[in-house]
Amino acid sequence: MSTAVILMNLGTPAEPSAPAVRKFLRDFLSDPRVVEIPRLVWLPILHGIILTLRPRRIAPAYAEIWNTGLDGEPVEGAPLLYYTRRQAELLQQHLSRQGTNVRVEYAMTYGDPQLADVVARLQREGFDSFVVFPLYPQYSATTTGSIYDQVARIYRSNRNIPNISLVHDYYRHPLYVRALANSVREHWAKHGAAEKLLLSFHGIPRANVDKGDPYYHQCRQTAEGLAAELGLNEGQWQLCFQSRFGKAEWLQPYTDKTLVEWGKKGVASVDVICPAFAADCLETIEEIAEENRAIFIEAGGGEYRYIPALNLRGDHIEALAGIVEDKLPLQLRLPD
Ligand SMILES: C=CC1=C(C)c2cc3[nH]c(cc4nc(cc5[nH]c(cc1n2)c(C)c5CCC(=O)O)C(CCC(=O)O)=C4C)c(C)c3C=C
Ligand SMILES: [Fe+2]
Ligand SMILES: [Fe+2]
Repeated sequence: MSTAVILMNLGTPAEPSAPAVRKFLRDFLSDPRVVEIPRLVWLPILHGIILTLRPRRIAPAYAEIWNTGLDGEPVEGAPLLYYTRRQAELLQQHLSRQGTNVRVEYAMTYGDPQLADVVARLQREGFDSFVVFPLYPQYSATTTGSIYDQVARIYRSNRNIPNISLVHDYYRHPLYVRALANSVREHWAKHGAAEKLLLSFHGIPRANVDKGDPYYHQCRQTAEGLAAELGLNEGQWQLCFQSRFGKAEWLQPYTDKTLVEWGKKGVASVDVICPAFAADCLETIEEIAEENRAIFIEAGGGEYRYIPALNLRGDHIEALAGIVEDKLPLQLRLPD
């Protein structure tokens, strides 16, 4: 049996132009897993308003992060794609070094490279067993669920269905929580610990959770696990949700509103970490490290420091390797 691991993340526009952003948003926001509003109501709004206005507004934000990660760090093209590709390369090296005979590749839910194309290419090369690994520590139907849909489509279009296993979530995996904790401790060692640690997760509509999406519960578990690992007491940290989209209520408390409240109260310093993002991207570099910094300071807050995503950290790659190992066919697993 030849096994390949496919790391997956959301996807990003092919270039920082309005037409490329429009194409990306069209694919992404047409997915009924992402926006659950009935198609008859949603598609006219999407094609009439959102795909007309949003690409022009968002393309300049993409242009700012293109070829540039956090603090001007050079990356090739879109940070999300760059980090995912490098994560796959580093995970390949890590697994090969420890003698685990697998190929590591990557794919994106929206845009290129597409999961179906990567699987078809690997099947032509003789791979017959796959571990699909969504880089979303917390399961949500809006993210991980879409990847499961794509795997189901691969099943439907194949006579000789490959052996595919999927990572469902890893929100409380000890190696993941430890890597987060290490990144916070290293940040504290460099800059000192701020008065508050804000744990900002990407939001989803509140109604999704009311209908049974376990995302909120898993975010809480990650946040509590990290706070416990860091020895923080209740007043020292706060769980929040960012990137609200549209008019409906999303998970609360909202990150931006919390920062305004803290600014008004005169909080002297805040560290912000985004544990739901395996890689820095538009939502962390532009929204959290820049926009929300301005929001906090304008409201009267003091120092604001963003703690980078786990990106290419060695302990992150080790965590990914540990999570993959549990999904490998038995004959490929290392003895305990
Ligand atoms: C419209 C609803 C959205 C839901 C639900 C949603 C869930 C969700 N998203 C991520 C991670 C990422 N989101 C990214 C970009 C992004 N997300 C939305 C909307 C929803 N996300 C939009 C419209 C966009 C595009 C940017 C914009 O127009 O504001 C990204 C990629 C960023 C990049 O660098 O390209 C990621 C990653 C999670 C984890 C999540 C639910 C748990
Ligand atoms: Fe999103
Ligand atoms: Fe955003």
